[in-house]
Amino acid sequence: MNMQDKPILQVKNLTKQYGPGCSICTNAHEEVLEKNYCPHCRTVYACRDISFDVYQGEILGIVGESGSGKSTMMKCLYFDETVTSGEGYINPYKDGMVNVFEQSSQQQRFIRDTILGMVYQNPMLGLKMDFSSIGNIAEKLIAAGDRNVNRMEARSKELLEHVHIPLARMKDEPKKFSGGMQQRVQIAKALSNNPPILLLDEVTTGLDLSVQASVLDLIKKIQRELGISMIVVSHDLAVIRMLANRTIVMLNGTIIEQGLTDQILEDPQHAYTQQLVYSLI
Ligand SMILES: Nc1ncnc2c1ncn2[C@@H]1O[C@H](COP(=O)(O)OP(=O)(O)OP(=O)(O)O)[C@@H](O)[C@H]1O
Repeated sequence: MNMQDKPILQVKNLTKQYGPGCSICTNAHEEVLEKNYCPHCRTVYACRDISFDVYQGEILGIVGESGSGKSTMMKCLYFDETVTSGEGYINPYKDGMVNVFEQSSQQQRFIRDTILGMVYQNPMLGLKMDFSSIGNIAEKLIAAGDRNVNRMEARSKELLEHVHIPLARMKDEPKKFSGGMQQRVQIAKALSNNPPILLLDEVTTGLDLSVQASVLDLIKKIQRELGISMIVVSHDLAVIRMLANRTIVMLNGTIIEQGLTDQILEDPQHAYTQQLVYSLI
């Protein structure tokens, strides 16, 4: 990573609220909100003024407790949700000169299909459980514009091997796989169009510790070999410590601390971050 370079992704003041807001909460968040919630109009401020950069080849970790807004932020980046306000610039798309959140849904689909990969905590969101594993990967290749069956098959096999799914099982549907294998197929699918940016949302949560370790190893290997930029979201600082070069700490929809992961682990500034770090010991 070279911080002198232009970031591959820039997010500026991303805000996502569920509800219209009222005259009381709109201008006085800190005084009014209970965590991220306005008791007067019931608006939820899931993400407020989130700004960060991601550089070529780095893993940015996002850590925070349940409800802090991590998943909402990832959904906004993958256009699963529409932002309330904010800007996003992706360097490989129109030289990072246009706000991707203001693009048409067709353009956003193009960005999803060609520039981004997403791995969800719940494999049912990322995979069609009744398609074969190879068919799941082909689906993403077709979305990215490939029509050549032989090439798609070769690429799908290569990807499945890369994530250590035995080719003898490539025709099996993910519903027949263990949780760890389902995540591996999701990762293969997300990588199929060679995305420069991969988004990973709680991808090891709920897996046995040994399976979790092998999926984390796979993610590190992919990052090392392919040099992809990644955003990794987890409620578990141990996961972030293992993967991320830099870390953002979120609480109640806002960023409370960010910096090099080592720095945050050695010298956490915010009381909530201190609590997270001490819980690792
Ligand atoms: N569709 C929705 N309508 C209303 N509120 C929502 C909606 N989706 C999320 N929220 C709220 O937004 C806030 C942030 O949720 P989000 O799922 O992003 O948090 P999180 O940090 O990812 O936690 P978790 O890991 O438990 O999902 C929460 O208060 C949640 O209740």
